[in-house]
Amino acid sequence: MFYILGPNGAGKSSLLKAVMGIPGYNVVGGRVLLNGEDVTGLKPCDRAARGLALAFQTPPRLQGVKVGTLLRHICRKSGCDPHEVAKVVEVEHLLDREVGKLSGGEGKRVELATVIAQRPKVALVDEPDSGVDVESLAVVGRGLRALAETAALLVVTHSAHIARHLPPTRVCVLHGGGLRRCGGREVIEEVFSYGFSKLV
Ligand SMILES: Nc1ncnc2c1ncn2[C@@H]1O[C@H](COP(=O)(O)OP(=O)(O)OP(=O)(O)O)[C@@H](O)[C@H]1O
Repeated sequence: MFYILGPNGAGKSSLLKAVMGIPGYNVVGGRVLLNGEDVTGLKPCDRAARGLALAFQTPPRLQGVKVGTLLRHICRKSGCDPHEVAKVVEVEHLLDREVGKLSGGEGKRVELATVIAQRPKVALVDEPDSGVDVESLAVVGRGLRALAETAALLVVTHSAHIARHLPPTRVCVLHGGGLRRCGGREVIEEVFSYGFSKLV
């Protein structure tokens, strides 16, 4: 469970998109290694086939696609049960709803469900706590804990509210173009006490 904390605009989402290989977010230095394999030149679908998945900060607002259809489609490939996945993040009541018409918080839970459904080896999770109410945050935390049983998690966040439900094992601050001030969860307390700029 690796957290990257950083202020708005630090490049947290860009980092995850570059790791996932999203077009427009090219790696200009370094490499992306997945279980020792260099995947830097691979398309997102090829990275996904190797077990990498990304939960976007702002989930794609798919128009005309129902949540249940989306989960069934992903589960056909991965061999999961869409209803079981929906249960984990409590979105069973949304299965007949259109993805593009969900509220922000509902969309975050469904986005997490799509990542759980992929059964990834490594899950990149972008701001799981943003726009999520306190009760939904507990649900998101349970979903992430379930995911963490079988996958390595890299979570980026500027607030770290999710740490109440999902304690990190390692935390680094992304600031000024690099990873700084790495440690355990005490780094989160330091960020809350001193802010990002004074810390690095
Ligand atoms: N596709 C893009 N093209 C050009 N600039 C971009 C693009 N995506 C992001 N940026 C810029 O890169 C910087 C980092 O953005 P990014 O979304 O990675 O930050 P972040 O750390 O996730 O911030 P936040 O906490 O506000 O979500 C910002 O200044 C942003 O405007």
